[in-house]
Amino acid sequence: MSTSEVTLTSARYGKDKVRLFRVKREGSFHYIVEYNVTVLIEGDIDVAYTEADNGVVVATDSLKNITYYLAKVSDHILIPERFALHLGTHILSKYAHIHKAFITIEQLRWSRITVSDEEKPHPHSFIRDGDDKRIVEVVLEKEDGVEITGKVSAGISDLLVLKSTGSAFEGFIRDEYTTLVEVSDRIFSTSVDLTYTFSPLSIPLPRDPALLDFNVPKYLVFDRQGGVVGEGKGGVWDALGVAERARTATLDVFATDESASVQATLFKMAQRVIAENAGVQDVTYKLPNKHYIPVDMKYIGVDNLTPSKAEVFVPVSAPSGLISATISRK
Ligand SMILES: O=c1[nH]c(=O)c2[nH]c(=O)[nH]c2[nH]1
Repeated sequence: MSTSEVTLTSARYGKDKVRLFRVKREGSFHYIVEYNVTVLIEGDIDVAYTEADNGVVVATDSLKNITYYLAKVSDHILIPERFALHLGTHILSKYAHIHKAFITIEQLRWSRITVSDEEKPHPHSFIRDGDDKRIVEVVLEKEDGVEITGKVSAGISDLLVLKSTGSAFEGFIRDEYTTLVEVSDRIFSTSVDLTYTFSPLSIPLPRDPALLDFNVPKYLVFDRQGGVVGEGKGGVWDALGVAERARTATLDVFATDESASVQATLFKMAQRVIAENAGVQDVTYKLPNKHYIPVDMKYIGVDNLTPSKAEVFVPVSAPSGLISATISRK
């Protein structure tokens, strides 16, 4: 096939899995973050593909270097939503022919250790106290050379939870395909995947990339951790507050809901995330239903199937149910 018979319909490239650890010292009190960053770009780059013209290519190695440079100099490094916005706006202001930036940050957990005979969390020692990650996705598009529109979503992945009662599944369709028995009490386990989307934002294009600023609204008042106090709470500039409330809401609802189904519990979680965060437009949960099947011991005369007598289960790794939904603010 000759090249005249094909056309390049989309092109995007960059660096994936940029591993980055940052310590920020305030005297002897340290803050740390560990991120896996993906930085991808789009723009007037077609000739790199179609003409083998590297004159338009910002090397993926350079994108990695920019990520580390901003990790060193940015005031926003401790908050992944803001760091992603800073990284993306920096790239779009630096390279005229690059029009879009896609920044994804996976943040690994590091929580402060509380030493047993001290009351306060330790100033510089941390523990990986969970496999769940905070996921941030920022898409930035340069409009007319003076403004950038930003879409920010964030959430959680791999938050593994289980409850040993408070979950039923009854009243579902019974037909020739049905073998599942109705249960008033079962084990409910899932690995929470949550994504919430903030209202779109508009950022003036930084005229000088060296200024290293991207217009955090001046009226906002931040607490020590970077959470917003007062006006702006629950919006994108309050990303840490939103993240904390979303995780707490997810765990609270999971633990306390008398679950009629994964679907019904999912909806309650999403409702609470939207109710508690004014700047969140929609919430998507993907919840695998990790089945735990009571072992049938009838053959040795032992009842392990009656829900109140079911004590030994087989955790089934596959298949699992997969329940998802997006709930939006009206
Ligand atoms: O909460 C549940 N929702 C379902 O749709 C379903 N289907 C199923 O087999 N078990 C369950 N559990």
